[in-house]
Amino acid sequence: MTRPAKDFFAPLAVGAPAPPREIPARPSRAIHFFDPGNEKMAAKVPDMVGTVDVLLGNLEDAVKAENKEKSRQGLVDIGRATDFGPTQFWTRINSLDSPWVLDDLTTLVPEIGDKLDVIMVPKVQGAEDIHYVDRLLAQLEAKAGLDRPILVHAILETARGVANIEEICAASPRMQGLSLGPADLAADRRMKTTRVGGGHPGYLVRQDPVRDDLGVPQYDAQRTSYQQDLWHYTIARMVDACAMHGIYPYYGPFGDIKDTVACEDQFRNAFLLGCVGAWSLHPVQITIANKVFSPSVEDVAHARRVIAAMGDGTGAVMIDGKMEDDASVKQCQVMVALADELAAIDPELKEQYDAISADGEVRA
Ligand SMILES: CC(C)(COP(=O)(O)OP(=O)(O)OC[C@H]1O[C@@H](n2cnc3c(N)ncnc32)[C@H](O)[C@@H]1OP(=O)(O)O)[C@@H](O)C(=O)NCCC(=O)NCCSC(=O)C[C@H](O)C(=O)O
Ligand SMILES: [Mg+2]
Repeated sequence: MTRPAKDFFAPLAVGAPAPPREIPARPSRAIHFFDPGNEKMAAKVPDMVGTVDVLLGNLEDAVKAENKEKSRQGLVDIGRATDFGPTQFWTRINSLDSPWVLDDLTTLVPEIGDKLDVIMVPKVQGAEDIHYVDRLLAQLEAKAGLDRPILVHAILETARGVANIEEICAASPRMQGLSLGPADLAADRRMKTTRVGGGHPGYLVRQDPVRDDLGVPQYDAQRTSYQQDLWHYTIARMVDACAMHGIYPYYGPFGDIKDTVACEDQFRNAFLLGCVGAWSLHPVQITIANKVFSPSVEDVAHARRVIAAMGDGTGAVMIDGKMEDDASVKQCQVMVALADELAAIDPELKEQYDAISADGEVRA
């Protein structure tokens, strides 16, 4: 049963900050994961501020059980000591059925709740998980005297979570977005890949066999095959559910750190489908995400050109032999809006986009 409309934006605890009416479109091309209990990684965090859109202190998988408390305390120390400037500060808490999550929340909100922008919740199964976190956060925020609500991000990593995707997005006004958790999801679905995200050489379509002069198929002759994207279906579902609810979809992790080429391809597929960012597990992946999730100068120039040519946005025009109309103007507006958001936080991109005139000419 969903909350009635009149109650949806009411705080869930006396004294808690009012939930947001809209989720701000803050750039989040890379959500960079680090283990706050790992001294080497933690030491790098201050210098990463401003170079990445989101710094996420991870407390869940990839942190050994015996280090959970150390990582939690490390996150508190980093949160207190760091001025995050334009960079968002997120955490991924332990899963709701784990022995650590209650301490995660009851420690982090009072200690660094004023610094935390978003709490990522793993293995979300349905609206009931978000309702639990929502109420608990409201109680803790009220107790801590916070004046701004912490947002919630759900990872889709179970078949049940994917089946309940719309109710998860709609469960709370705090919902900021969704990420794909391909490794846990593959296990839960009993998929037969052991990779952390990315494609698989066995998941492909093959060209039809050529036929000889008599029309007999030559099954043994050379045929081209095309590897397919194992994650297309889930990402597409995420994009629709998020767009419907005014929140943001993200591709998750790409575990083959050395394969920067395939990582870029996977990220770009997600960008083209509508995702706003991806996780970065290693510093090298920040560069990839920043590149892929920023529209190219050519795309922005084309978009500005179409918008200028379309005047009031109605009717149809021909540009470079292609028809542009009301619908393609809207696509171009999406591109330009993203470019403007990124230019506001990224001086290098600003310079590149500023070199494009309002009618799409790129100045040398
Ligand atoms: C993947 C890693 C274990 C690789 O670490 P390492 O072997 O140390 O890499 P390098 O030698 O190349 O490191 C070079 C230096 O960079 C530092 N480093 C490495 N990674 C990071 C980082 N994420 N943030 C900051 N700094 C980083 C190293 O310390 C080296 O420093 P130095 O020696 O001083 O030069 C490692 O990158 C890593 O653990 N990454 C994070 C992994 C993680 O968070 N995994 C969880 C998310 S994915 C997931 O959970 C699956 C998902 O839920 C699903 O279900 O799909
Ligand atoms: Mg996972």
